[in-house]
Amino acid sequence: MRSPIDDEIRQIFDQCSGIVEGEVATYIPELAAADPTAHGLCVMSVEGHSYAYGAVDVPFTVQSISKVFAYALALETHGFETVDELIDVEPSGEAFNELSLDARTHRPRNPMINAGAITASSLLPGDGPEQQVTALLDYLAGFVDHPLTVDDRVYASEASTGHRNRAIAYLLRSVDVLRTDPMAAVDVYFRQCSVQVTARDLALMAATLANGGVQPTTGKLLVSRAVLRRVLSVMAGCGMYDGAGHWLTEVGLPAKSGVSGGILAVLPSQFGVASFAPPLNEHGNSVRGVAAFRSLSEHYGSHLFEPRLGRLHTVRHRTTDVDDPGTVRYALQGDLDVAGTESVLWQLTSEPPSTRRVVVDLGATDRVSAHAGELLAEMSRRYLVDGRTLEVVDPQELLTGIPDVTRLT
Ligand SMILES: NC(=O)CC[C@H](N)C(=O)O
Repeated sequence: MRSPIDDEIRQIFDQCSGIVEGEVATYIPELAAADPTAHGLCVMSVEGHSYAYGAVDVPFTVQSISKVFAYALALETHGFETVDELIDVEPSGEAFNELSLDARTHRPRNPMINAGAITASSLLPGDGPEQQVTALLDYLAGFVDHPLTVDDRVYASEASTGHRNRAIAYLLRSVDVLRTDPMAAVDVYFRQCSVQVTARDLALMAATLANGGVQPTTGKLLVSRAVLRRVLSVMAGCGMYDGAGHWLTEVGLPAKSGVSGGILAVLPSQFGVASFAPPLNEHGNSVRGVAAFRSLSEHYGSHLFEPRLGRLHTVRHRTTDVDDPGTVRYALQGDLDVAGTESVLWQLTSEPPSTRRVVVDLGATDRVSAHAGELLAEMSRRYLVDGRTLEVVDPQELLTGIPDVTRLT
Protein backbone atom coordinates (compact mmCIF):
# COMPACT_ATOMS: atom_id res chain seq x y z
CA MET A 1 0.00 0.00 0.00
CA ARG A 2 1.27 3.51 -0.72
CA SER A 3 1.54 6.09 2.02
CA PRO A 4 -0.46 9.28 1.37
CA ILE A 5 2.77 11.19 2.02
CA ASP A 6 4.25 9.46 -1.02
CA ASP A 7 1.37 10.72 -3.18
CA GLU A 8 1.67 14.25 -1.83
CA ILE A 9 5.38 14.56 -2.52
CA ARG A 10 4.94 13.03 -5.97
CA GLN A 11 2.32 15.64 -6.73
CA ILE A 12 4.68 18.44 -5.75
CA PHE A 13 7.40 16.84 -7.87
CA ASP A 14 5.05 16.52 -10.88
CA GLN A 15 3.94 20.14 -10.57
CA CYS A 16 7.55 21.34 -10.58
CA SER A 17 8.40 19.15 -13.58
CA GLY A 18 6.32 21.49 -15.71
CA ILE A 19 8.56 24.50 -14.95
CA VAL A 20 10.79 25.32 -17.91
CA GLU A 21 12.38 28.60 -16.77
CA GLY A 22 16.08 28.94 -16.07
CA GLU A 23 19.33 28.36 -17.89
CA VAL A 24 21.78 25.51 -17.55
CA ALA A 25 25.23 26.78 -16.42
CA THR A 26 27.62 27.11 -19.33
CA TYR A 27 30.62 28.92 -17.83
CA ILE A 28 32.05 25.50 -17.05
CA PRO A 29 31.80 24.16 -20.64
CA GLU A 30 31.17 20.56 -19.61
CA LEU A 31 28.12 21.56 -17.54
CA ALA A 32 26.46 22.95 -20.67
CA ALA A 33 25.96 19.35 -21.80
CA ALA A 34 23.51 18.70 -18.92
CA ASP A 35 20.00 17.60 -19.86
CA PRO A 36 17.78 20.59 -18.98
CA THR A 37 14.76 18.31 -18.50
CA ALA A 38 16.50 16.07 -15.95
CA HIS A 39 14.58 16.26 -12.69
CA GLY A 40 14.80 14.31 -9.46
CA LEU A 41 13.57 14.78 -5.90
CA CYS A 42 14.43 12.66 -2.88
CA VAL A 43 13.17 13.08 0.67
CA MET A 44 14.82 11.03 3.41
CA SER A 45 13.65 10.80 7.00
CA VAL A 46 16.10 10.60 9.89
CA GLU A 47 14.98 6.99 10.22
CA GLY A 48 16.27 6.38 6.70
CA HIS A 49 12.90 6.07 4.92
CA SER A 50 13.17 7.52 1.45
CA TYR A 51 10.67 9.00 -1.01
CA ALA A 52 12.27 9.25 -4.43
CA TYR A 53 10.90 10.65 -7.70
CA GLY A 54 12.37 10.97 -11.18
CA ALA A 55 16.11 11.20 -11.85
CA VAL A 56 17.34 10.40 -8.37
CA ASP A 57 20.02 7.97 -9.55
CA VAL A 58 21.40 10.12 -12.37
CA PRO A 59 24.96 11.24 -11.55
CA PHE A 60 25.96 14.89 -11.68
CA THR A 61 28.77 16.87 -10.12
CA VAL A 62 28.21 18.10 -6.59
CA GLN A 63 29.72 21.57 -7.27
CA SER A 64 29.16 24.04 -4.45
CA ILE A 65 27.29 21.58 -2.25
CA SER A 66 30.74 20.15 -1.52
CA LYS A 67 31.54 23.41 0.31
CA VAL A 68 29.39 22.34 3.25
CA PHE A 69 31.36 19.16 3.78
CA ALA A 70 34.80 20.64 3.13
CA TYR A 71 34.03 23.30 5.74
CA ALA A 72 32.79 20.66 8.20
CA LEU A 73 35.91 18.55 7.70
CA ALA A 74 38.20 21.60 8.02
CA LEU A 75 36.48 22.43 11.33
CA GLU A 76 36.70 18.85 12.60
CA THR A 77 40.39 18.80 11.67
CA HIS A 78 41.62 22.18 12.95
CA GLY A 79 38.96 23.36 15.40
CA PHE A 80 37.01 26.60 15.41
CA GLU A 81 39.77 28.98 16.42
CA THR A 82 42.08 28.23 13.51
CA VAL A 83 39.33 28.12 10.90
CA ASP A 84 37.50 31.20 12.18
CA GLU A 85 40.66 33.24 11.94
CA LEU A 86 40.63 32.59 8.21
CA ILE A 87 36.95 32.36 7.22
CA ASP A 88 34.11 34.50 8.57
CA VAL A 89 30.46 33.37 8.92
CA GLU A 90 28.74 36.53 7.68
CA PRO A 91 26.21 36.37 4.80
CA SER A 92 27.75 38.34 1.95
CA GLY A 93 24.69 39.10 -0.16
CA GLU A 94 27.04 38.69 -3.08
CA ALA A 95 27.32 36.30 -5.99
CA PHE A 96 29.08 33.05 -5.24
CA ASN A 97 32.13 33.95 -7.31
CA GLU A 98 32.55 37.52 -6.07
CA LEU A 99 36.16 38.62 -5.67
CA SER A 100 35.56 40.03 -2.22
CA LEU A 101 37.15 39.93 1.19
CA ASP A 102 36.27 41.77 4.38
CA ALA A 103 37.91 45.19 4.13
CA ARG A 104 39.34 45.12 7.65
CA THR A 105 40.15 41.48 8.42
CA HIS A 106 40.68 40.35 4.80
CA ARG A 107 38.79 37.19 5.59
CA PRO A 108 36.37 35.75 3.05
CA ARG A 109 32.88 36.55 4.35
CA ASN A 110 31.73 32.94 4.61
CA PRO A 111 32.66 29.40 3.54
CA MET A 112 29.79 29.07 1.06
CA ILE A 113 31.08 31.65 -1.45
CA ASN A 114 34.06 30.61 -3.52
CA ALA A 115 36.61 32.71 -1.63
CA GLY A 116 35.73 31.03 1.67
CA ALA A 117 35.37 27.64 0.07
CA ILE A 118 38.81 27.75 -1.56
CA THR A 119 40.23 28.66 1.85
CA ALA A 120 38.40 25.70 3.42
CA SER A 121 39.76 23.40 0.69
CA SER A 122 43.27 24.50 1.62
CA LEU A 123 42.54 23.37 5.20
CA LEU A 124 41.47 19.81 4.33
CA PRO A 125 43.63 17.20 6.07
CA GLY A 126 46.48 15.72 4.04
CA ASP A 127 49.78 16.58 2.50
CA GLY A 128 49.11 18.15 -0.88
CA PRO A 129 46.08 18.16 -3.19
CA GLU A 130 46.03 14.41 -3.86
CA GLN A 131 45.75 13.48 -0.19
CA GLN A 132 43.36 16.32 0.57
CA VAL A 133 40.95 15.25 -2.15
CA THR A 134 41.17 11.65 -0.95
CA ALA A 135 40.38 12.78 2.60
CA LEU A 136 37.29 14.61 1.40
CA LEU A 137 36.19 11.68 -0.79
CA ASP A 138 36.52 9.35 2.20
CA TYR A 139 34.56 11.75 4.37
CA LEU A 140 31.76 12.06 1.79
CA ALA A 141 31.69 8.29 1.28
CA GLY A 142 30.70 7.95 4.94
CA PHE A 143 27.58 10.04 4.28
CA VAL A 144 26.42 8.05 1.26
CA ASP A 145 27.76 4.66 2.39
CA HIS A 146 29.53 3.93 -0.88
CA PRO A 147 32.70 5.19 -2.58
CA LEU A 148 32.52 8.39 -4.63
CA THR A 149 34.71 9.49 -7.53
CA VAL A 150 35.70 12.67 -9.34
CA ASP A 151 34.22 13.30 -12.80
CA ASP A 152 37.46 13.94 -14.68
CA ARG A 153 35.80 15.63 -17.65
CA VAL A 154 34.07 18.23 -15.52
CA TYR A 155 37.24 18.69 -13.47
CA ALA A 156 39.33 19.22 -16.62
CA SER A 157 36.69 21.56 -18.02
CA GLU A 158 36.64 23.74 -14.89
CA ALA A 159 40.42 23.59 -14.54
CA SER A 160 40.86 24.94 -18.06
CA THR A 161 38.40 27.82 -17.60
CA GLY A 162 38.36 28.63 -13.88
CA HIS A 163 40.51 31.74 -14.04
CA ARG A 164 38.26 33.75 -11.79
CA ASN A 165 38.72 31.19 -9.03
CA ARG A 166 42.47 31.36 -9.59
CA ALA A 167 42.27 35.13 -9.22
CA ILE A 168 40.38 34.66 -5.94
CA ALA A 169 43.05 32.23 -4.73
CA TYR A 170 45.89 34.65 -5.50
CA LEU A 171 43.99 37.43 -3.79
CA LEU A 172 43.63 35.19 -0.72
CA ARG A 173 47.34 34.38 -0.86
CA SER A 174 48.25 38.07 -1.08
CA VAL A 175 46.51 38.77 2.24
CA ASP A 176 47.90 35.60 3.84
CA VAL A 177 44.51 33.94 4.28
CA LEU A 178 45.77 31.19 2.01
CA ARG A 179 48.99 30.02 3.55
CA THR A 180 49.72 27.35 0.95
CA ASP A 181 50.23 27.34 -2.82
CA PRO A 182 47.13 29.04 -4.25
CA MET A 183 47.14 26.81 -7.31
CA ALA A 184 47.16 23.71 -5.12
CA ALA A 185 44.16 25.03 -3.14
CA VAL A 186 42.22 25.78 -6.32
CA ASP A 187 43.05 22.35 -7.68
CA VAL A 188 41.58 20.70 -4.57
CA TYR A 189 38.56 22.97 -4.91
CA PHE A 190 37.99 22.10 -8.60
CA ARG A 191 38.24 18.39 -7.83
CA GLN A 192 35.90 18.57 -4.86
CA CYS A 193 33.34 20.42 -7.01
CA SER A 194 33.59 17.61 -9.59
CA VAL A 195 32.73 14.77 -7.22
CA GLN A 196 29.90 12.77 -8.77
CA VAL A 197 26.75 12.32 -6.73
CA THR A 198 23.08 11.58 -7.27
CA ALA A 199 20.04 13.23 -5.72
CA ARG A 200 19.67 10.10 -3.58
CA ASP A 201 23.24 10.60 -2.31
CA LEU A 202 22.52 14.24 -1.49
CA ALA A 203 19.37 13.24 0.39
CA LEU A 204 21.47 10.89 2.53
CA MET A 205 23.95 13.67 3.22
CA ALA A 206 21.09 15.99 4.16
CA ALA A 207 19.44 13.34 6.33
CA THR A 208 22.74 12.84 8.19
CA LEU A 209 22.85 16.56 8.92
CA ALA A 210 19.19 16.38 10.00
CA ASN A 211 19.92 13.40 12.22
CA GLY A 212 22.38 15.16 14.52
CA GLY A 213 25.34 14.16 12.34
CA VAL A 214 24.57 10.45 12.55
CA GLN A 215 24.21 8.67 9.19
CA PRO A 216 20.69 7.17 9.34
CA THR A 217 21.48 3.80 7.77
CA THR A 218 24.94 3.03 9.18
CA GLY A 219 24.46 4.74 12.54
CA LYS A 220 27.94 6.29 12.32
CA LEU A 221 28.52 9.72 13.84
CA LEU A 222 30.07 11.85 11.07
CA VAL A 223 29.65 15.41 12.32
CA SER A 224 30.22 16.49 15.90
CA ARG A 225 27.54 18.51 17.61
CA ALA A 226 29.32 21.87 17.59
CA VAL A 227 30.42 21.55 13.96
CA LEU A 228 26.92 20.50 12.92
CA ARG A 229 25.36 23.53 14.55
CA ARG A 230 27.91 25.80 12.90
CA VAL A 231 27.48 24.23 9.47
CA LEU A 232 23.67 24.42 9.57
CA SER A 233 23.81 28.04 10.73
CA VAL A 234 26.12 29.02 7.90
CA MET A 235 23.93 27.16 5.41
CA ALA A 236 20.86 29.02 6.69
CA GLY A 237 22.51 32.41 6.30
CA CYS A 238 24.72 31.91 3.26
CA GLY A 239 23.89 28.65 1.48
CA MET A 240 21.83 30.22 -1.30
CA TYR A 241 24.21 33.15 -1.94
CA ASP A 242 22.48 36.40 -2.86
CA GLY A 243 19.19 34.49 -2.89
CA ALA A 244 19.67 33.51 0.78
CA GLY A 245 17.25 36.07 2.25
CA HIS A 246 14.35 35.07 0.02
CA TRP A 247 15.12 31.42 0.58
CA LEU A 248 15.14 31.84 4.34
CA THR A 249 11.86 33.74 4.36
CA GLU A 250 10.07 31.49 1.86
CA VAL A 251 11.52 28.05 2.59
CA GLY A 252 13.09 28.57 5.99
CA LEU A 253 15.56 25.69 6.01
CA PRO A 254 19.36 25.52 6.01
CA ALA A 255 20.33 24.57 2.47
CA LYS A 256 23.06 24.54 -0.14
CA SER A 257 22.86 24.76 -3.90
CA GLY A 258 25.31 23.94 -6.69
CA VAL A 259 25.55 25.20 -10.27
CA SER A 260 24.98 21.73 -11.72
CA GLY A 261 21.39 21.98 -10.41
CA GLY A 262 21.51 20.22 -7.05
CA ILE A 263 20.00 21.59 -3.84
CA LEU A 264 20.20 19.96 -0.44
CA ALA A 265 18.14 21.16 2.53
CA VAL A 266 17.81 20.07 6.13
CA LEU A 267 14.84 20.04 8.49
CA PRO A 268 16.69 19.35 11.73
CA SER A 269 15.65 16.17 13.57
CA GLN A 270 13.13 15.31 10.84
CA PHE A 271 14.16 15.19 7.17
CA GLY A 272 16.88 15.66 4.61
CA VAL A 273 15.73 16.65 1.12
CA ALA A 274 17.61 16.86 -2.17
CA SER A 275 16.60 17.90 -5.63
CA PHE A 276 18.29 17.86 -9.02
CA ALA A 277 17.26 20.01 -11.99
CA PRO A 278 19.97 21.81 -14.00
CA PRO A 279 18.29 25.06 -15.17
CA LEU A 280 19.30 27.89 -12.80
CA ASN A 281 17.92 31.28 -11.80
CA GLU A 282 19.97 34.48 -11.72
CA HIS A 283 21.56 33.53 -8.37
CA GLY A 284 22.80 30.19 -9.67
CA ASN A 285 20.11 28.18 -7.81
CA SER A 286 18.04 25.49 -9.54
CA VAL A 287 14.64 26.91 -10.56
CA ARG A 288 12.65 23.68 -10.21
CA GLY A 289 14.54 22.93 -7.01
CA VAL A 290 13.65 26.25 -5.40
CA ALA A 291 10.00 25.77 -6.47
CA ALA A 292 9.87 22.24 -5.01
CA PHE A 293 11.34 23.31 -1.69
CA ARG A 294 8.96 26.23 -1.49
CA SER A 295 5.96 23.93 -2.03
CA LEU A 296 7.23 21.27 0.37
CA SER A 297 7.85 23.84 3.08
CA GLU A 298 4.44 25.42 2.56
CA HIS A 299 2.59 22.12 2.36
CA TYR A 300 4.19 20.58 5.45
CA GLY A 301 4.58 23.79 7.46
CA SER A 302 8.26 22.95 7.80
CA HIS A 303 9.68 26.48 7.83
CA LEU A 304 11.94 26.50 10.88
CA PHE A 305 10.20 29.51 12.36
CA GLU A 306 6.74 28.08 11.88
CA PRO A 307 5.15 27.77 15.34
CA ARG A 308 5.50 24.13 16.34
CA LEU A 309 2.50 21.95 17.10
CA GLY A 310 1.01 22.73 20.50
CA ARG A 311 3.08 21.46 23.41
CA LEU A 312 1.90 18.93 25.91
CA HIS A 313 1.37 20.35 29.38
CA THR A 314 4.52 19.19 31.09
CA VAL A 315 2.69 18.70 34.39
CA ARG A 316 0.04 16.20 33.38
CA HIS A 317 -1.57 16.26 36.81
CA ARG A 318 -0.91 17.25 40.38
CA THR A 319 -2.47 15.05 43.05
CA THR A 320 -2.39 14.59 46.78
CA ASP A 321 -1.55 11.01 47.74
CA VAL A 322 -4.67 9.27 49.06
CA ASP A 323 -2.81 7.20 51.65
CA ASP A 324 -0.41 10.03 52.51
CA PRO A 325 -2.07 13.46 52.51
CA GLY A 326 1.31 15.03 53.37
CA THR A 327 2.61 14.29 49.87
CA VAL A 328 1.81 16.10 46.66
CA ARG A 329 2.75 14.32 43.46
CA TYR A 330 3.49 15.97 40.10
CA ALA A 331 3.17 13.57 37.16
CA LEU A 332 5.14 14.91 34.19
CA GLN A 333 4.98 14.09 30.49
CA GLY A 334 6.73 15.04 27.24
CA ASP A 335 10.18 16.59 27.11
CA LEU A 336 11.91 18.40 29.94
CA ASP A 337 13.50 20.98 27.66
CA VAL A 338 13.82 24.62 28.65
CA ALA A 339 10.09 25.39 28.34
CA GLY A 340 8.97 22.15 30.01
CA THR A 341 11.34 22.65 32.92
CA GLU A 342 10.28 26.26 33.36
CA SER A 343 6.68 25.15 33.54
CA VAL A 344 7.42 22.64 36.33
CA LEU A 345 9.65 25.01 38.30
CA TRP A 346 7.03 27.75 37.99
CA GLN A 347 4.46 25.52 39.62
CA LEU A 348 6.88 24.38 42.33
CA THR A 349 7.86 27.94 43.20
CA SER A 350 4.92 30.22 42.38
CA GLU A 351 2.09 27.90 43.33
CA PRO A 352 3.92 25.68 45.83
CA PRO A 353 2.02 22.87 47.52
CA SER A 354 1.41 23.30 51.23
CA THR A 355 2.75 19.82 52.02
CA ARG A 356 6.26 19.09 53.31
CA ARG A 357 6.86 16.39 50.77
CA VAL A 358 6.76 16.70 46.99
CA VAL A 359 7.25 13.89 44.51
CA VAL A 360 8.06 14.59 40.85
CA ASP A 361 7.22 11.58 38.73
CA LEU A 362 9.23 11.24 35.47
CA GLY A 363 7.57 7.94 34.53
CA ALA A 364 5.93 9.43 31.41
CA THR A 365 8.70 11.92 30.57
CA ASP A 366 10.38 11.41 27.19
CA ARG A 367 13.67 13.26 27.47
CA VAL A 368 15.45 15.42 30.01
CA SER A 369 18.07 17.91 28.88
CA ALA A 370 21.26 17.87 30.95
CA HIS A 371 20.54 21.34 32.25
CA ALA A 372 16.96 20.41 33.19
CA GLY A 373 18.40 17.70 35.44
CA GLU A 374 20.62 20.25 37.16
CA LEU A 375 17.70 22.62 37.63
CA LEU A 376 15.65 19.85 39.27
CA ALA A 377 18.56 19.10 41.58
CA GLU A 378 18.85 22.78 42.50
CA MET A 379 15.11 22.87 43.11
CA SER A 380 15.34 19.96 45.54
CA ARG A 381 18.19 21.73 47.37
CA ARG A 382 16.01 24.82 47.75
CA TYR A 383 13.13 22.71 49.02
CA LEU A 384 15.48 21.22 51.64
CA VAL A 385 16.55 24.69 52.79
CA ASP A 386 12.86 25.46 53.05
CA GLY A 387 12.39 22.46 55.36
CA ARG A 388 10.71 20.25 52.79
CA THR A 389 11.72 17.41 50.51
CA LEU A 390 11.50 17.00 46.76
CA GLU A 391 11.96 13.46 45.52
CA VAL A 392 11.87 12.10 41.99
CA VAL A 393 10.53 8.88 40.57
CA ASP A 394 12.83 8.10 37.67
CA PRO A 395 12.12 4.59 36.34
CA GLN A 396 13.80 5.32 32.97
CA GLU A 397 16.92 6.66 34.71
CA LEU A 398 16.73 9.95 32.84
CA LEU A 399 18.61 11.74 35.62
CA THR A 400 21.56 9.38 35.70
CA GLY A 401 24.69 11.29 36.65
CA ILE A 402 22.83 14.15 38.31
CA PRO A 403 23.86 14.27 41.99
CA ASP A 404 21.74 15.69 44.78
CA VAL A 405 18.39 14.39 43.67
CA THR A 406 16.64 11.98 45.93
CA ARG A 407 15.29 9.10 43.93
CA LEU A 408 12.31 7.05 44.96
CA THR A 409 12.11 3.54 43.66
N1 LIG B 1 27.89 27.68 -7.18
C1 LIG B 1 28.63 26.70 -7.55
O1 LIG B 1 28.21 25.54 -7.56
C2 LIG B 1 29.99 27.07 -8.05
C3 LIG B 1 30.96 25.92 -8.13
C4 LIG B 1 31.89 26.02 -9.30
N2 LIG B 1 32.82 24.94 -9.25
C5 LIG B 1 32.60 27.36 -9.31
O2 LIG B 1 33.49 27.60 -8.56
O3 LIG B 1 32.29 28.23 -10.10
